[in-house]
Amino acid sequence: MTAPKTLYDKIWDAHVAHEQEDGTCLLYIDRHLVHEVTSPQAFEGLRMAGRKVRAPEKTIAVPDHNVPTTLDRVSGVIANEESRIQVEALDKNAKEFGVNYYPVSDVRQGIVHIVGPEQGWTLPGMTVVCGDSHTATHGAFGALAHGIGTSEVEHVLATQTLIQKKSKNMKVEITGKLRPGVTAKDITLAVIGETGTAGGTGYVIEYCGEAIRDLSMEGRMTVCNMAIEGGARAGLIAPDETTFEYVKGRPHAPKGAQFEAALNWWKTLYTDEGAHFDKVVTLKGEEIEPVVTWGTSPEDVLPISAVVPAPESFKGGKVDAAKRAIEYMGLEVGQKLTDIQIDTVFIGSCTNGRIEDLRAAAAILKGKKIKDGMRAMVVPGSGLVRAQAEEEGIAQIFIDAGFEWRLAGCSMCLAMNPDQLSEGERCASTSNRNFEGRQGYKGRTHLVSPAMAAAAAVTGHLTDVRELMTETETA
Ligand SMILES: CC(C)[C@H](C(=O)O)[C@@H](O)C(=O)O
Ligand code: SF4
Repeated sequence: MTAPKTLYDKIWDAHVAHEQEDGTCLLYIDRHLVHEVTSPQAFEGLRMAGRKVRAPEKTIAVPDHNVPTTLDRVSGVIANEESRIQVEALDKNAKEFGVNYYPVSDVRQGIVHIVGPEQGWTLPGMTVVCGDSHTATHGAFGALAHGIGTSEVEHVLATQTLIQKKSKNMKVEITGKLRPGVTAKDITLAVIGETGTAGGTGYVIEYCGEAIRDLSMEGRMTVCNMAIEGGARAGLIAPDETTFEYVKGRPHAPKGAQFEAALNWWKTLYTDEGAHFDKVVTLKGEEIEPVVTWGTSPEDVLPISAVVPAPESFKGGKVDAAKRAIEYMGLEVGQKLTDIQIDTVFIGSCTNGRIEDLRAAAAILKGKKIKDGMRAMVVPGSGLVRAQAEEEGIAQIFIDAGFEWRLAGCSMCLAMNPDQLSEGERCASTSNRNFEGRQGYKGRTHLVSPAMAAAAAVTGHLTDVRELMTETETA
């Protein structure tokens, strides 16, 4: 009898084309996603060497990081010269090398990690890579998905393989049920609060437990998206009926008999009873509260009911980091998190730019107005998410509340395009990184769920979303 395997072991074993004695492997890659920031040199490398893209039909390119999100967008309004050059280079490279491409003029354009699943490129059991750390998102399908560097992008383009060593197995279990007002974003932030940003280093995480099973595909993508912020190589969730249901009928998913054949394999993609995990972390779903980050690292997470912590409450080297974070964020020790005033709200990104995220925020905003002087924007994760939200009347709820309704892109998740914080501005953001200057020079970021972002937009300060929910919603 073969030894019990984890889900990660199974996908890994199915893709190893060659293994060296030291454990270095050549891994076959099923899907290669490409965006404008990390691909120009890679394509240039191929061109110089006179090489082709090995599997253009498995390569999917879309501009997202640098594109402006205002309605007047044309390459001329791209913020800086470097950004414009990157988007134009992707246009040219995608055409020249014949890869699948969604230019800004295509309604399917959007953030690469939203477009891949939406179009059915991401499927269970696959290996998925992209020159982008948040490739972990695709792990929600039970795919082994992770970021790669620019030189690796060139390698994958040329050979459809990647040189890799296997990571260790880690299990993150969320038991029981979530309470009302608590979302996938709160789970994933709470996990990083528990493990720290280095807790997953050297591991691939499998998320499991009742609270994970209960999540929709979109919620699962939010959870896996931030695996990388916890230091892990990748995060994944075993596929189940929720997954198969989501995948079925997507433009690039298998059809008919091929779908049935694929389904037979997908159903074997779970961790065997008794398989070994090198590290296990367990959280109780009922104990997770709506959370926010107070500092400049995704691990600086606290329940919304907490206060700004004293630096001395941290251990070792983290005392100085906490002091610096409190100073950078302009906070006072002991200040209630709900007393922190917000001037900007950003709803979007590959963490929380999908239709369910927009619905969750709109449910809070319906019939309300954002606080006077607040700058609030919604940036749908793809043109299709935008169209769907317009059809459902959600876009109108945002507009009536006072939000700007934008076109798809990474936008204010990172300051690579015109959507940026000014010095000292403070943003409640549904994105995944709160590093110094991440959303603009000297801008300040508090990471939250879409519902919590909407609540802050209404009240003007960090707010427990449950206070804005009706009694039936919190029952
Ligand atoms: C620009 C890109 C390489 C980067 C990443 O790898 O994650 C970006 O997407 C980010 O979120 O910081
Ligand atoms: S939305 Fe943000 S985190 Fe996601 S790929 Fe774009 S920049 Fe990176």
